[in-house]
Amino acid sequence: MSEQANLSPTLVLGAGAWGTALAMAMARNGHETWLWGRDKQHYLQMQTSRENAKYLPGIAFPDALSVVDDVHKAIQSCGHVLISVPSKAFVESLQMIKPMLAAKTPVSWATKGLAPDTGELLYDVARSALGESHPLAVISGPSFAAEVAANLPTAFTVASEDGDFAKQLAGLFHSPTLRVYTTYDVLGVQIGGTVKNVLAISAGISDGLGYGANARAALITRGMAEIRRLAAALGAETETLFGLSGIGDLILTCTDDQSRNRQLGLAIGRGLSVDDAVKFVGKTVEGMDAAREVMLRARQADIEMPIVEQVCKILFEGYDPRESVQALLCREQKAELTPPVN
Ligand SMILES: NC(=O)C1=CN([C@@H]2O[C@H](COP(=O)(O)OP(=O)(O)OC[C@H]3O[C@@H](n4cnc5c(N)ncnc54)[C@H](OP(=O)(O)O)[C@@H]3O)[C@@H](O)[C@H]2O)C=CC1
Ligand SMILES: O=C(CO)COP(=O)(O)O
Repeated sequence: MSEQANLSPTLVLGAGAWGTALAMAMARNGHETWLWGRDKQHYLQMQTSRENAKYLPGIAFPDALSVVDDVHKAIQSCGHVLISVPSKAFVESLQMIKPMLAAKTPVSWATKGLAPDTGELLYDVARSALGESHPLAVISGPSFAAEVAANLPTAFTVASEDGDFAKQLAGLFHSPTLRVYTTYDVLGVQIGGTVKNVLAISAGISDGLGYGANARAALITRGMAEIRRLAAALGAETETLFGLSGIGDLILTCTDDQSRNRQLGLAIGRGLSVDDAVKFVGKTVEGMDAAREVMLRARQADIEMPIVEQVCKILFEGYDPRESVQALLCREQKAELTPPVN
């Protein structure tokens, strides 16, 4: 992609919390931004009140943000598409844009997770669905939608194999309150953003059970070791996992109750069944699907991810959370670091 390519206007597909917050951030910088959601009633509400009362009530849309109804026309005439739907709707979104997308129009997404069932990385899914001509990028990092919408200081990462596109996309968001870093390591960024959701469920369970700060810190640290193992096995850069999209997002979602993944864990730890906890949270919880898919990728790569494994047992096999914590504690004694062999 040339440095001069025009990304404007950006069409954001998915008028949930994160799609809306990202659209607001771009529009606040004066970039023409179109926001589309699948629900007609929701469209009418946003169009009339100039806010997203369903997901981010009370925060007015900037002037440069328009809510669009005719998504087909918008896909044909935009300069860039940003997908912000849950991972289970990602393939559907690609299929929707593909027939109307002009050649070479860049596509990015803010979805965190893997492809349902196969556990494929979304970058690979997008590449094979859209072909080679569209620059692709992933947006990830420690960033709660409500805080970005409220213009509170935030930093996140844009990853693309196309350095010019990464720079341009980061530039759409960059502002005195939003610091956006770029990287080429699309693999590492996707792995960090996916696995941290499963680990946030585990931290929530531990806190919900009343285990203390020590247990939470142990889960975060040993969880990080699991992310690193998977990332190394799949060929990501270790450095990425120590950045915003790795440790940054892991700390955010394991420690703050705004995280829906952590909320799910808290509800389970406090005694709700998994089904009741899902209903209680009532929002998108990516870690539910990711747990299964991450486990699949770990088995394929022949690596151990004991915390993710216990989360799967609790979510899908009816294991008692206390027994799962016990199982983690009762693993054989291990070295955190072994001396180098001369
Ligand atoms: N919220 C956050 O703070 C952050 C979220 N993310 C990631 O962003 C992604 C989206 O999350 P978020 O915005 O929070 O989720 P929300 O639940 O707030 O919104 C999801 C949006 O996707 C729409 N949607 C669901 N299924 C489809 C579909 N099949 N076709 C079109 N639209 C669909 C929903 O429409 P409807 O309203 O009609 O159901 C809704 O507008 C997730 O992967 C999440 O992990 C990443 C960073 C921060
Ligand atoms: O990814 C997020 C912040 O970076 C949002 O986390 P939750 O999906 O757990 O709410």
